[in-house]
Amino acid sequence: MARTTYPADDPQTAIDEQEPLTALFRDLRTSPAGLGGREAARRLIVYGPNELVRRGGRRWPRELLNQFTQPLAVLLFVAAALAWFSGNAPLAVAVVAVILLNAAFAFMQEMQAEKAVEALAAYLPATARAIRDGIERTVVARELVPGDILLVAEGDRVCADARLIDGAVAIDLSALNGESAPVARAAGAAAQPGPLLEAQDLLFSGTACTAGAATAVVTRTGMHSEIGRIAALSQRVRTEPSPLERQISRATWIIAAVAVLVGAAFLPLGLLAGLGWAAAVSFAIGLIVANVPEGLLPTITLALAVGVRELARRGAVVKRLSAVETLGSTTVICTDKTGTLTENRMRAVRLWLPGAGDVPATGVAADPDALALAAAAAACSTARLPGDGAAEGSGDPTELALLRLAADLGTGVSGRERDAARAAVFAFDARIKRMSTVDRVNGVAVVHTKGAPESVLACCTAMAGTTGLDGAQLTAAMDRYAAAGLRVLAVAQRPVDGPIPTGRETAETELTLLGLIAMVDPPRDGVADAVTAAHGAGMRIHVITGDYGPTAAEIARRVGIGGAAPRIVAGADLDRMSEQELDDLVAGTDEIVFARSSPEAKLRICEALRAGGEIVAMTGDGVNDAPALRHADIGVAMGRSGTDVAREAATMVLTDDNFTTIVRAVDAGRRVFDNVRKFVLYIFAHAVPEVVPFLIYALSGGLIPLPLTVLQILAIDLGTETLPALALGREPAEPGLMTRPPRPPGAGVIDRRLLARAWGLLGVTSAVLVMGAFLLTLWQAGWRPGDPTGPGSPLHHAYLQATTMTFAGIVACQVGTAIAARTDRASLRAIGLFSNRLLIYGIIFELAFTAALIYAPPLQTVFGTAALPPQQLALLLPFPFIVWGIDELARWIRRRQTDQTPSAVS
Ligand SMILES: Nc1ncnc2c1ncn2[C@@H]1O[C@H](COP(=O)(O)OP(=O)(O)OP(=O)(O)O)[C@@H](O)[C@H]1O
Repeated sequence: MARTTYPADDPQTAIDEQEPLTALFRDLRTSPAGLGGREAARRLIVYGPNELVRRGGRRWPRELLNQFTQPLAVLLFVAAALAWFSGNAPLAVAVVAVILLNAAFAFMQEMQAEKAVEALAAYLPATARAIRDGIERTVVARELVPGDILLVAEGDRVCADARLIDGAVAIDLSALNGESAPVARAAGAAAQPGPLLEAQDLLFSGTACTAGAATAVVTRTGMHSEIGRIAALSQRVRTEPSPLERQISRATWIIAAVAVLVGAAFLPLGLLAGLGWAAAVSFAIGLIVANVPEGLLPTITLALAVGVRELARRGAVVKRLSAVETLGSTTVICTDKTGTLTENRMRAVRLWLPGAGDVPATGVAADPDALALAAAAAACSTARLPGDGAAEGSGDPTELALLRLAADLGTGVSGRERDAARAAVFAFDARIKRMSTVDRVNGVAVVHTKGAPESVLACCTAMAGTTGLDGAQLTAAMDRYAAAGLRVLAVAQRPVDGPIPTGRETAETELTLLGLIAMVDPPRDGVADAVTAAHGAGMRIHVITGDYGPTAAEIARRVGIGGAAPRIVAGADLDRMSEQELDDLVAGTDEIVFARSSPEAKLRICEALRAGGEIVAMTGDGVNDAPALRHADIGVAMGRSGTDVAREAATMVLTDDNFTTIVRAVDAGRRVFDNVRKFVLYIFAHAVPEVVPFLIYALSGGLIPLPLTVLQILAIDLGTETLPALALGREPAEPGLMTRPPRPPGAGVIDRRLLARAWGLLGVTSAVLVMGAFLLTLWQAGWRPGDPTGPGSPLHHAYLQATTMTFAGIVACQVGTAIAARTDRASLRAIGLFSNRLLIYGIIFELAFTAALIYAPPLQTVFGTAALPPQQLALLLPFPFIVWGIDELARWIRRRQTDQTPSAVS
């Protein structure tokens, strides 16, 4: 069944992955001991990197073209055509220029956003475990080559097509065939005719291992793998717009529709005011162009992308842009304990032996019971200490602690010896919370079991050196350890007389308890502060752990979760709860430690919380956590200790596995959302001073000449305004960001308060100021209502200066608006005038551009401006301060009101 789709000269085409193993090893020039490092490097050059190549790299011409078919661009095209046919060619050209500039700007922003997201891949390099130079190593997945010996275990993503040579695994093939139920694959299965995907001993790149462990030899990599063939056929998927982007796009549409309606409604008004058709049409177009918020959407996409990039730098890689905004409204964090709240660096500190009771874990090397306990615990493991056949050490930190204990007491054996003595493994099962192995000790097969004490105890019938089993004594010991925050493991064994057990049930019976091992795993630095910050930000934290309740509660208490005595709900109690009872439980204000919980419990808790309207961030690291991670609003996986499967199911991956990073990500999410509101406010605010001049002209029936030209509006919207708006997207966090409650999930970015502030306060203030400046300039020149101001009339120059005053006045007011928009509640003093450098540069650019329009003669002709003498400039000088000052006052009043509200309630 060799494939024939590749070019004949490609080295991978000759390989038939289903030939007998010996022939396959020969053809691949490899052996079960793996390739040497140098040979692998050479093959990498010959076969190329193991990655999927994206076809059709030159997408940008199409994307640029897309910008012109955007509905808003089409609307502006219609406006340009109207201007053209009504005989206003300069306006038509100007509107087309607007479209071009806008498209270029939006395109650049989108490209930058895309680049930011693509760069994230570098933060999460896919890795695989392979045997190179005879030892197990972690290899970057793109450097795997045919002939490599690959180790695959539960939770791993399979990184290349491979043939199993040892072991058995369950594989989720959904990436290739869409079916979610895992299938069994095992080494040594006989080849059967049929599709390659159904071959019993083949693994495929892009699939995931959901159980078991196996060794395989890599047969194909990169575009030669099955998924490579599929990738070559299908093109990349477009990312969905985020809720925020959808919201903004909807708002943009509504505003555009209003703009068109207003434009159309004022057409007859313009005619009534004595305008000709041509002038009335350009008047209507002016209104439309002034109101359509053209650049809003790409600016928001970029703000989200910048947020994503920043989060990645802080240790949280977010996979969807929309996650940034969801993060900001998180109300509940459900966190694991081990490795997230704690360091995940375990160390055995106490032992409990049936004869001697509690003893320290060090200095007991002469005690045969302690040695037996440590040796059994070490035998019942799959981890390897650093230097023991694997460069960095591998496996579960709990097991590493046990291996270290055995080594310290002098009973350690190498991984190779341990594995050679092994007859069977029943892997750790997070549901039953124990694992067992069958190993040959001095020629006798022995079952070794370790796990959660109550789980192991259920399989025991005796205690070493004593008769019977004193459960009460054990529980007392366990509770003492737990109260000190120690993690406890029980270890038991049984010699096997008869055949080697093939199932868990037959292995894990009639065991003899050897003792307990208590380990410390202290809370991470900074977690307690992060918990305080999360509380301050109105979030609740539940701990969902597989560990024992009192142990987890003690750790929770130390970091400040759940108060002095956190409430514990054990897995068994949770299982007995009805949906309603669980809903009621999580609806309260308590922070709960869900102990001894199963992955299913995570899903139930998540569902209950979401049903209660909470926005849930949920951590997880195992294969079984994937459903809960997908179901949560923000699934958070661990980048270091988590499985590939969990990482793929999650929305956010913590590259440092640290709880504090979640809280920092929430902080960043809130800030991005706030900043989007800031520039929306800024962009909306100018609409009023731009529309009011037209209204005054129309309503005065032409007695007052048009105070602002359409081209001047365009100069503001597209020239002076853009950089400060972008800079507002980079504002540092406002004080109080993390001391206010989470944003209600339904709350839109554009709400009534924002509109009232933009249009009502900032907009109206600006409109009053600029109209005042316009009329004063005319008045001082001797103009009285109705006097002609057209070209050739004596007042024409004064009229040009007056419109320039309107134009420059709007710019001056927008400078004030930009400063005001920097904070939503806080005073400017609280953040400092110069804390956003970009904004300062943006304002300098804005002023320089305005000066060019006013004083450069060629631009004067195009934009209908005239040079302003110093006394008129002096008139504009207070405008920014007035606009900012009024908003500052409004914010002060609001702060006072909100500060007083709680005391008024209590
Ligand atoms: N490798 C292992 N072998 C045997 N038993 C284990 C092993 N790892 C953990 N256990 C036992 O199972 C219990 C649950 O472990 P699990 O890994 O599900 O959760 P956890 O690591 O304690 O907590 P969290 O869910 O917060 O990460 C532990 O308290 C311990 O008693």
